[in-house]
Amino acid sequence: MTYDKQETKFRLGTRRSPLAMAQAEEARDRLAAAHGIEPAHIEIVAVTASGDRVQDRPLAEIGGKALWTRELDAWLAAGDIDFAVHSAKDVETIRPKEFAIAAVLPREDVRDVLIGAESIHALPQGAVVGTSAPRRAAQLLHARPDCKVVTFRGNVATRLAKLAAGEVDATFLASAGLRRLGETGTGHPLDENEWLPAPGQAAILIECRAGDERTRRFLAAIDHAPSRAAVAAERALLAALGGTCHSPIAVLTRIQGGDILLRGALFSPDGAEKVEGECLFPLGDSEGPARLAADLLARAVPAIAVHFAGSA
Ligand SMILES: NCc1[nH]cc(CCC(=O)O)c1CC(=O)O
Repeated sequence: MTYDKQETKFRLGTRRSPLAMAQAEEARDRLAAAHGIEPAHIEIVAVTASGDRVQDRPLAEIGGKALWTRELDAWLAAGDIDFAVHSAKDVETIRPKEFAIAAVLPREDVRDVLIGAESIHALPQGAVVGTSAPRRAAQLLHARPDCKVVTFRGNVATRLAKLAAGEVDATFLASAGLRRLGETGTGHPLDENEWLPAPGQAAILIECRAGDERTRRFLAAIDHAPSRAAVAAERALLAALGGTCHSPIAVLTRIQGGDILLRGALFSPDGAEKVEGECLFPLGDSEGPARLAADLLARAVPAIAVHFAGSA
């Protein structure tokens, strides 16, 4: 052991939503098990993030993914917490240099779940579907141009309540979020080969200060290498594309032995245009995602390319 089991406490920072709390507890329990310490040794410190305060407008309009991490970033930089536990999907591609991704937990089910219909094709003609994710909106309209997309935010429980109240005919949630909240029976999972997930979906990412060797060693014990490789590839693809939370991008990663198969699809926001491609490269080849990005951008029509700064 590289730290004093009895004396040293770690402070874990998280958002306060029920899903974020469930993820924080999972990280804490994995750390306690890996190090043979009491869970109480890791103190959970919860914050209401800016992204949770504004519920009536799409995240892309009010400041993007940074609103999920702003408060925790400040606490981490100031040393008020030792590490922060995030949904990988919610963490900006470009992060402050003083932070490092110290661990990625074993990835959950990457699929989206459709709630309100059995499949995309089973949605009634002209169905009203609630989502604020550009990827879900564009992917839906690509398959079903007759549907109407309306802005839909809030945590998992809020969205389910809005659906139950009849505000929309259907909505999407990540299977991973539902499972982590113990809601396994809700909705219909969509085949991940036909309906691609978001970069980082279903993965939990833990950041600490890059120079904090003690915490880095502590967190390394629960790092899951295949999940880390997949998340790194997806984040690298997004970075090479110059994508933001405005960019309709979907991605699916498979680790096959020593190789990564990375599939990506870019859309125009109205779903009319789509470009898709894949790239197979050895684990550790950091150029693979950039090759796929270049291929996609080379084939993207302007209505797609305009949403990706990497095209410049
Ligand atoms: N943008 C919100 C968000 N961030 C992570 C998840 C779910 C869990 C995950 O994908 O890891 C969700 C909710 C959703 O998309 O249903």
